[in-house]
Amino acid sequence: MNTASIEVENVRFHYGRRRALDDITFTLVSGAFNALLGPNGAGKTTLFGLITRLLSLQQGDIRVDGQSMSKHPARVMRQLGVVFQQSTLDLDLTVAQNLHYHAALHGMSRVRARERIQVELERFAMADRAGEKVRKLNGGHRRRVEVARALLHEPRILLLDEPTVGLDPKTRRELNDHVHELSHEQGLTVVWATHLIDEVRPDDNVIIIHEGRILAHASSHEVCRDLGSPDLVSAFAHLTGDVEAAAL
Ligand SMILES: Nc1ncnc2c1ncn2[C@@H]1O[C@H](COP(=O)(O)OP(=O)(O)OP(=O)(O)O)[C@@H](O)[C@H]1O
Repeated sequence: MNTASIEVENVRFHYGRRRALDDITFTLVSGAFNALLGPNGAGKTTLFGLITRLLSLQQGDIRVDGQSMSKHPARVMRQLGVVFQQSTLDLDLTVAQNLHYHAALHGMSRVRARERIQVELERFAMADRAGEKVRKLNGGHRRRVEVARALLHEPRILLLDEPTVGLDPKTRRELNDHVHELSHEQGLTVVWATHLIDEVRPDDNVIIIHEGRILAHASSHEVCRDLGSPDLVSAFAHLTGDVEAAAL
């Protein structure tokens, strides 16, 4: 059974007088890959900031499995695994040390942490790198470690903000494939923010955000069908009027 995993209701957000989000409302269905697609400045990071409580809600509400973020912040946060746009790994610690630190923050016992770290590193084919300093890893491997870390406490929702920035096309594709698999095989709800249209597959749910507003929300192929567009690049350009961003 699908349950609503994240509901964003009438969320508005301003930085001073600058409006970043304008009355955003959407509901994600759990167990699916959801792409939050918009050009730079669309409001994706602001929305992430609100969902992860880095920013305080000014108006509206966000609920995770029916629990209001403002009323039950700790319960809501336990459900979330987050990969931020900028890496937050400590470069001078080993892969395992970074993960153990995170597990400790989530109150995991040492034994449990070891088990979970092993499982997640194996999933990302990184188990043999556990003893290496993060500084020695390439960008793609660092990102894999960050996703593994975000999954340690077995969240039901994985949020990733532009996770492929700075990666070469092959590594980008691999990471995107990995996370798609996670969503399909584990029933994990994924929210993948990106400005890159080729990271969205026809079956993914896509939320197109532009200048702080939602312009479309459906599966990618439905968005194309409804607009009579041959592909998401044309649909995106049609909706946003931003041909350059669509071509990225
Ligand atoms: N700290 C801030 N102070 C003022 N304005 C901001 C701040 N952060 C973001 N903005 C503005 O809010 C709007 C939304 O920005 P946001 O970073 O959420 O977009 P984005 O889609 O994540 O883009 P990017 O991928 O470039 O971060 C933009 O107009 C941006 O200039």
